Amino acid sequence: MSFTLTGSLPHRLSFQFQVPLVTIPKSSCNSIKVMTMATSINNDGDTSNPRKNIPHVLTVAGSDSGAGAGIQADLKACGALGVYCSTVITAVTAQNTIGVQGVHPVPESFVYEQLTSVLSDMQVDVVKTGMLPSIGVVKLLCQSLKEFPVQALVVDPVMISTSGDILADPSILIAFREELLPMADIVTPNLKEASALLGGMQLETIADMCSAAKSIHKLGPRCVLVKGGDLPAPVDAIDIFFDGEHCHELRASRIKTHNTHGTGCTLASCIAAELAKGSLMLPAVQVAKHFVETALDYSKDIEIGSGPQGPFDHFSKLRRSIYNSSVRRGFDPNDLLLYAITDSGMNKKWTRSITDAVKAAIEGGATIVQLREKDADTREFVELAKSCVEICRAHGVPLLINDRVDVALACNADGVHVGQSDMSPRIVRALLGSEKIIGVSCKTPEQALQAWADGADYIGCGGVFPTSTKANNITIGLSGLKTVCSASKLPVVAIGGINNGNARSVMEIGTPNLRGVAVVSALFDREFVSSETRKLHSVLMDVVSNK
Ligand SMILES: Nc1ncnc2c1ncn2[C@@H]1O[C@H](COP(=O)(O)OP(=O)(O)O)[C@@H](O)[C@H]1O
Ligand SMILES: Cc1ncc(COP(=O)(O)O)c(N)n1
Ligand SMILES: [Mg+2]
Repeated sequence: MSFTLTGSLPHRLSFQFQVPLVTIPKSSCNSIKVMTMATSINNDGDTSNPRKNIPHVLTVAGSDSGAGAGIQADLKACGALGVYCSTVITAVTAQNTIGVQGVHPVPESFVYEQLTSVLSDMQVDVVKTGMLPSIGVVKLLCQSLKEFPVQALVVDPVMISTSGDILADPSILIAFREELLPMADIVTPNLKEASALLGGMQLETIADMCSAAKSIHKLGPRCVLVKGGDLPAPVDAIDIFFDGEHCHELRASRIKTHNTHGTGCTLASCIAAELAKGSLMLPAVQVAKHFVETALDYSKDIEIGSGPQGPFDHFSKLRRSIYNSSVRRGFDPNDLLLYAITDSGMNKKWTRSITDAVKAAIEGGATIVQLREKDADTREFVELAKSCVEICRAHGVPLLINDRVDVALACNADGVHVGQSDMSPRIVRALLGSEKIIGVSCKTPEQALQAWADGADYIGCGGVFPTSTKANNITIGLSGLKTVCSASKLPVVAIGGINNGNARSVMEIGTPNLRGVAVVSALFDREFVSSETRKLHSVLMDVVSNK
C-alpha cells in the first residue's frame, strides 16, 4: 500500500530521495516513524533548518573475518550507496576464501544488548538481517523491532554459506516462518534457502522460482526475491521478485568470476540502503541488483586469497558510475582496440570538420579517440575539445587530449596522452587526479617501466612502421614492439603506419598486453572515415575473437 505526502519535505542531505511517495512499511504498521523520518524537525521545532538525518540501515548479522560477506559486506555496501550503517553482531566467524573454519555465536543476551543500544538511541530507518544463528536471537530481534519499530525490514535468510558451510541451525526455519517473515517487507532467499523454507521443494527453473516466491509470500512477507545466483552457469543471473500480485523477472548478465562471496549480503544491504533513502521496493531491488552486477564486473579479475570463492570490491571505480553516470567509468584496456587519433591537416584536406571526423570514426567502431592539435589556438582547441567530449560521451567512448593537460582540464576530457618530451606523467597524474586516463609514448622497455612507475594507465608503442605523420620518427618494427610489450607492466597500443593491411600482423605478435592499434592516416587521410574505420574494426575483431 502506498500514499502520497504532498506537503513540503525538508531535504536531509543533498543526495536524499525527494519524490514524496512513501510506502507504509510492514514492520511499522502501527507506527508513523516513516513520516517523522522524512520530515525531521529540529529539536526547537524550526523546520527551516532541518536536522541532517542521514539514511540509516542497521544490520543484524555475523562477522566474516575475510570481509567478503556478513557485517563487513553490509558496511561496504551501505557506504558505497551513501547510507550510514550500524551493526549488531550475532556471531563471529573464522572465514576466508576457502570456507568457514569456525563459528562463535555471540551470547543471545549480548545480541539483545547491542540491539537495544542502537535502536533506543539512533534513528534507524531500515533493519537488514543476515546470519541469525539461533531461534533465541530471532525472537529477541522480533521483540526489539516491536519495541522500536523501523521503516522497513529486509530479511536475508542466511542458512548456508556459498561455500556450503552451515551458518544457522536448521531449527531456525521455524522461527523464520513463524516470527520473522511475517514482519518482513522483503525476504531474499537464494535457491537453497527458498527450497529449505518450503520444506525441500525442488527449484531448477524460472517457473519453479516463481512458484516458490508465491509460496514464500504466503508465509507473510510483503515481497519476496528468490535469487538465482546459483542457476547453472550459462544462464543469466535471473532473480524473481514477487510483490504479492506480480512476478517480475529481474535479469543481469552473469559475470564470469569466482569472486562472488558476499553477493547475497550485499544485495540485501543495498536494498535496505535504497529503502532507507526513501525508494519504493521494486526500484530498490533493481538498484541493488545493478550494484552487484557492476561490482562483480569490476572485480572479476581481482585475487584475494587462494580459495575458490573470492570477495569482490564494493568501491573501486564504482563511485564514479553510481554518483555520476554521465562520467565514463575509468580506464578499460579493452578501449585501446581501435584508437583513433585526429589530424586537422588531413581532415582539412578532405574538407571535413574534426567533429565530423570524430563522429564518423565512432560510427565505424573507434573505441577511444585522441584529439591531436599541434597548431590550433588554445581557445579554439578548448572549444573543439568540448564538442568532441560531448560526442564521445554520448557514445561511451573515452576522449583523450594529446599533450595539453590544461585543455583536458578545461573540457573535462577523460585523459591525456603525453610523449617523452612532454610533461612528466607523474606531474600529469598530480594535476588530473587518479580518475583520469594517462597514456605515454614509449619506444624502449626502460621508458615503458618508467611510465608504469609514473602512474600511467597505458603506453603507446612505436612507430612500428614508417609513417608520413611523423617524418623523422625512428621505427622499431614488430620485433621492437614485442620487446617493449614483453617488458611493459601496462597495456600497450601499437602506433605508426598501421592500417587494414598490416593490423593483423601487429595484433598477432603474441604478447597478451598488446591491446590494440592507434591510427591516424588509415582513418583520416581517406575520403570515407566511417567505412575505413569499420574495415579496420572488423580485422581487429576477427583477431581478438580468434585468440
Ligand atoms: N556471476 C554473477 N553475475 C551477476 N550476478 C550474480 C552472479 N552471481 C550472483 N549474482 C547475483 O547476486 C545476487 C545474490 O545472489 P546469490 O549469489 O544467489 O545469493 P547468495 O549469495 O545468498 O547465495 C543475485 O542478484 C544474483 O542474481
Ligand atoms: C557471516 C556470514 N554471513 C553471511 C554469509 C553468506 O555469504 P553469501 O552472501 O556469499 O551467501 C557468510 N558467508 N558469512
Ligand atoms: Mg552467493
